[in-house]
Amino acid sequence: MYVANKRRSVREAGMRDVHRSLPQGATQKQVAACIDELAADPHISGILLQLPLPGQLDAASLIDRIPVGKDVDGLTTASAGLLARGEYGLRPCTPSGVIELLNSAGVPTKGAHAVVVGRSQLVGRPMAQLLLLRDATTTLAHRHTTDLTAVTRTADILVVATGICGLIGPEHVKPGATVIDVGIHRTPTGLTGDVRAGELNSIASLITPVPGGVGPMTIAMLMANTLQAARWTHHPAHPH
Ligand SMILES: Nc1nc(=O)c2c([nH]1)NC[C@@H]1CN(c3ccc(C(=O)N[C@@H](CCC(=O)O)C(=O)O)cc3)C=[N+]21
Repeated sequence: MYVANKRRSVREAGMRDVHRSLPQGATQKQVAACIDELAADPHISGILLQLPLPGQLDAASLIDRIPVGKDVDGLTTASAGLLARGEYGLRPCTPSGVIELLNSAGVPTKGAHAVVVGRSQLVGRPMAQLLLLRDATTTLAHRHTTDLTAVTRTADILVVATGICGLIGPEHVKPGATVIDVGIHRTPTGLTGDVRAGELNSIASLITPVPGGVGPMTIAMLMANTLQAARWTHHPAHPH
């Protein structure tokens, strides 16, 4: 479903969509060969390897076959290094979408206390790096955090990316805080996030809905990254 959403957005944006679907039992070599072919193709501006992968495959080494200039998911070691250094590069889509949401809602990050819950390569870690670049005092909490509630209660900006349905409730939120829900869960009553948003109405000042919040922004930022990568492909002498 996510892949279908991304492909539709690519076509709506007037870009060409190349989808390579490999069998569930594909080997590391087969996936590597597929990525290498797209990497060498001058007509391909951006490559993303949809996650998660089946257990026989090592995602990190496959992702690192994507050339940094085509890394529209911002997940290669090279892109992560540029982000960690605060240097120019393609950023992971979900975290950059969260920054875009904060900007468009006029939520100041400079000097604010931002707490990110969850330390995944895809969201939590790059999210903390981006908030740091936006001059937030940034705390990265995770499954071993002692007294998570005490930590999250100090957040002006609370970004939740744990994959645990409904983990965050009113007891975790400081009055007036901005809450960003990165979780997405399919339940019998519909889609819901890591945050019990319905219980936060009188506490949080702003909160992103699920669906209709971070998910669509992720795809929007994928389009932005792909456009940026295409500019580099066509003007390799001017990477910045
Ligand atoms: N290499 C890689 N990069 C990713 O960015 C990546 C990935 N792998 N694997 C899976 C996750 C998940 N993800 C979403 C994208 C769009 C929606 C989205 O469009 N959500 C809508 C619709 C949801 C619905 O209708 O079910 C919404 O929240 O309103 C959600 C989740 C990207 N991911």
